Amino acid sequence: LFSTDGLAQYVDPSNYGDPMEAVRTFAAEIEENQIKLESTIGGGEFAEVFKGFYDGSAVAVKRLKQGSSLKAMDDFISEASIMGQFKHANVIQLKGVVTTTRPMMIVTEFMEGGSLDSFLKEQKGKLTTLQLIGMIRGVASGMAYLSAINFIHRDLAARNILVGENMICKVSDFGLSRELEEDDPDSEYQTQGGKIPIRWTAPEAIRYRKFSSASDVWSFGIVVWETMSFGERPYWDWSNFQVMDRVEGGYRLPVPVKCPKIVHSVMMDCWDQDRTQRPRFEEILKRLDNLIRTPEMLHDELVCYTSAVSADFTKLNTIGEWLKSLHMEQYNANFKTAGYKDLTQVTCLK
Ligand SMILES: Cc1ccc(-c2c(C)sc(NC(=O)CCCC(=O)O)c2C(N)=O)cc1C
Repeated sequence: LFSTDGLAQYVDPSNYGDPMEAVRTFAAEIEENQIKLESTIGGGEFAEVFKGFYDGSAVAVKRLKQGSSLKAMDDFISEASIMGQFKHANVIQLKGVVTTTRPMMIVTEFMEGGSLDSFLKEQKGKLTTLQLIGMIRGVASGMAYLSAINFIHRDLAARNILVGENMICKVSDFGLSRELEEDDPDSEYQTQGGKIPIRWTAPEAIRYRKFSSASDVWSFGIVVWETMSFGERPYWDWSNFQVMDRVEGGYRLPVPVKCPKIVHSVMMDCWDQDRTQRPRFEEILKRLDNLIRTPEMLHDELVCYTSAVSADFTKLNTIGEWLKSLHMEQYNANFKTAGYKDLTQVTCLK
């Protein structure tokens, strides 16, 4: 199945009936004795995660706990069947699986920085705005690829992004084996059994389970806010009900401290109540690339500068003329490349 741009479309492993056939199709089988486990790096109810070595490079190994239920086994290998279909610099790369011997294992590239939310908390205040936007841009690029092959993530959050060398960010945590525990404050039990991380999920997905790449864009907006806030919890200590109620009522997260307003405007576009009005990941990627190419746009001095410089508006008709009078025509050029209005056409309010 190939789309117009030649990318192999994502195939849901459940189409294969037998999960073992799916994983044999999408993942290379590795002999257990070729994997050297070095240290534990995490774990949940169903699996433990280790740092290890395989084929001469550092890897991460997720090992299914012995005695897991058949469903836990199916969910475990479905994650590998999903991950094995992806190939992109900003999506975690599967190396292979151990399924013919027990315990079963999933082997991926090692991401030394760990999850983005904990990385940001550790780095609080130590990263520049440009570095933060570079990380967000990586997530947008990975999501543009996943949405292009029609994969809907459903749980995009900073905790499910991994940080590698040079702070490269990669989308992770696929499949049904979500470690959203009963006691996990982010999981809200939904009638049809699925668990939904309320504060990251678009209103239409909460209300009637309408998940789409547009609901992934909403979640991406929350990830941008988490990143610019160095890992702050979205909506702080509000209850899930308060979040749903206030967001439905139009409330949106505010500009994080020291976050340029132009970055908050990207978040606000991702949180449009109407999912058809939200930007696609391709457009978000272009807007972030424009910001990275013109870092001066990240300084909000355009606002503080105007308060410092008085101009006689009565003689000026458009913002373009005003910028010219301040020898700041470059801003107009930058705004146009960033996909905003040509300010020479925007008249001044008298
Ligand atoms: C299939 C899969 C998905 C994700 C991972 C994974 C985690 C859940 S956490 C982590 N890396 C770290 O936490 C780095 C820790 C650094 C340290 O403490 O030394 C990874 C990962 N891929 O690196 C693993 C697998 C197998």
